[in-house]
Amino acid sequence: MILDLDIGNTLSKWRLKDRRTSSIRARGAMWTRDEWRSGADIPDLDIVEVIRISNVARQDVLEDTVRLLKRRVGDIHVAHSTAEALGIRNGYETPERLGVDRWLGVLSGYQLTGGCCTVDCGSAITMDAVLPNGQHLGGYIIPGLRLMKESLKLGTRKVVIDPEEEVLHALSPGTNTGDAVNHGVFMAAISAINRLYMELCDSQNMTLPLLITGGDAPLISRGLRLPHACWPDMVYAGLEALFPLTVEEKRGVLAGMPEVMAPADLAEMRKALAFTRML
Ligand SMILES: Nc1ncnc2c1ncn2[C@@H]1O[C@H](COP(=O)(O)OP(=O)(O)O)[C@@H](O)[C@H]1O
Ligand SMILES: CC(C)(COP(=O)(O)O)[C@@H](O)C(=O)NCCC(=O)O
Ligand SMILES: [K+]
Repeated sequence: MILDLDIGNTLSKWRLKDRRTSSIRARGAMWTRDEWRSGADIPDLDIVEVIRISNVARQDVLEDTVRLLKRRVGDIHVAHSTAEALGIRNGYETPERLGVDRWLGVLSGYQLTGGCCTVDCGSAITMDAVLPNGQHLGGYIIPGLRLMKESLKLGTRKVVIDPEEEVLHALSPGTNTGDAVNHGVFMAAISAINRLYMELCDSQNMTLPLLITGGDAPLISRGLRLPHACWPDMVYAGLEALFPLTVEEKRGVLAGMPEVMAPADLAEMRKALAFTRML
């Protein structure tokens, strides 16, 4: 079995993949905001032959994790952001500073589309772009939905809401504190994604397919009118592209690849962009 780990700043996700059949056998997530309970909730390592890791949490978390896992599994691959990989050139001034989850999403997104815009809705909402010629442009980082709510809790006396509370993130004006925050935060995320995506396509004179991933992607996707595809396993797919182990992965078939939607028409988008620029 292959154990894939996606260690984020809020949740650490894991996935068990059958090395022979490429099928996903189990998956799980555990809370890592406070501390990483190394080994907690991880499946039985006796059936694991190889591990692939994406880590954006603290370096010592990674070192603890690898030390713990190495006792039981010899073959461990840790992904790092590099200047170049799989024909893609990292657009960061210091390539290794790019979050490895962002880098992996760019690698798998490019393999699927040949050039795209990737959005990862996690602790932070990140957006990256990679052109058909393989050049990663860099991207944007804004606080994720939960962090935006928690920042209000931190900075105000009375805007204290439970970020766990699952509410309909509508666009109507909120008539209580909870709705006012949830609708506002939701709108901020959607507006930022729309505007940044349109500016990117306008500046590059092409409409790039839009791929969304991350724990809050289902919520964000419901508010996005732009043609886009959700790919929950996009970061894992970057691990598969970087460290192909199964027959399918070696053929470039990545787990859970979505149907790529035809992107919006550039002329239409430019009209909408002209209007938003007037706001
Ligand atoms: N099982 C879960 N428990 C708690 N929050 C979840 C869960 N699944 C998705 N979420 C939502 O997804 C967010 C975390 O998304 P994720 O992409 O895993 O973040 P990161 O990779 O930054 O740790 C949480 O803030 C929450 O809003
Ligand atoms: C921006 C991030 C925190 C997002 O991580 P996540 O929301 O998945 O926890 C992560 O990509 C990161 O640590 N990046 C390093 C800084 C950068 O990408 O510029
Ligand atoms: K993430």
